[in-house]
Amino acid sequence: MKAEKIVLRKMRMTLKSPFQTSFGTQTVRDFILVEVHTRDFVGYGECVVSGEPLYSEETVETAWHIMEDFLVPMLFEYGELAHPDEVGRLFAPIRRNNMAKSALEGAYWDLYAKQQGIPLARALGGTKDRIEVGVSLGIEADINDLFRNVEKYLELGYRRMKIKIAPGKDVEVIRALRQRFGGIPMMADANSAYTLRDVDVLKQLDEFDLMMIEQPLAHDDIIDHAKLQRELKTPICLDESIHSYEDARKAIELGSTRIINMKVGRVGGLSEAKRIHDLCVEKGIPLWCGGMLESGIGRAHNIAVTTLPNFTLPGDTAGSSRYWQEDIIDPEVEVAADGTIAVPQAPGIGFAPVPDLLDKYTTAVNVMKRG
Ligand SMILES: O=C(O)CCC(=O)C1=CC=C[C@@H](O)[C@@H]1C(=O)O
Ligand SMILES: [Mg+2]
Repeated sequence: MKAEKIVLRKMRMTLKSPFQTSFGTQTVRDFILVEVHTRDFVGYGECVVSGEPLYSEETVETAWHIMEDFLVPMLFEYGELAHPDEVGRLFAPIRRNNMAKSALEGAYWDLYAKQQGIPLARALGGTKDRIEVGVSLGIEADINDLFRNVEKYLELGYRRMKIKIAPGKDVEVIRALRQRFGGIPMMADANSAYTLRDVDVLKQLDEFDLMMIEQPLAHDDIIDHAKLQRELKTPICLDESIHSYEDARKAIELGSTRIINMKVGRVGGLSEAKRIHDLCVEKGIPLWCGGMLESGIGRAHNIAVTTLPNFTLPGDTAGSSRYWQEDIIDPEVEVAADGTIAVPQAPGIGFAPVPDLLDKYTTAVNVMKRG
């Protein structure tokens, strides 16, 4: 695979409804799409940054700079790649900036699968032809709106409900949901809104038989999560704390996490995600695929990675209509009535961007050519 042209697109898509978490409310998604053009194929990747550095340190502007000024020139200079695993090794001297790295590496995985004439899922070693999915539901001012959202997605067949919590919007919200919906598969995501001083509040959540509590403590911690896990019955699931295979190895060794939310962009790409997957098989740590409110391109990559065997819990890969009036891909991602998504059998990511819609939501383009 030798890139002749790499296209960076700043994208802005408006969410159907605001998405509130413990660290803010999103109404639009600002992100980046990348296209890697070789002589025969085009590979697509999504950079899952936001406009503001609230989930991680990366933003549209930092990723644009790192790709434009470092990663793309490195790819042009390197020339012919035989396998996408080489991309991560090439980018290794660049510190962090995982979402920027992941977008370009994901495009090379798409290219590789297209070149082999196989679905990306198979190229990754995936073993499933359908994946089970859940949905992530934001914080609502009026709990009746949250009830309506849970009802809606239960009726649509989604396999588990992820409920955003924050101090003051936690125990009573989960209690009310249990009273109304009984023992449905349910988890909570705190997005680092608590500290060890809140251990008594978090212990109260133990009575509700949640599947897990996601990232209760600081985004860059594994020590305090290990202390907290010793106090809780409910499994802790780490998201923001896990940026690499090494982070996962240390967190598992310390007992900081019993489940991992895998986000391909957060860990720097599909090759690293596969390494973490294999570590979790060895350590008996189940995985599920998180989301970053992706467009259909990022959603396609998430579907493929979820076909790896140790993704045993429903993830956040909802259908395109969860967030978008219209997605930029054809066909859109659909969730069947049984809460599953069919894994595309076409070569590559299995979804094609719609040119007119790409242009409609593009706010800036940089076409970079070799030479
Ligand atoms: O539906 C999705 O894409 C998942 C949305 C979601 O829960 C999150 C997206 C991005 C950051 C966080 O707010 C949160 C998460 O922590 O998983
Ligand atoms: Mg999370």
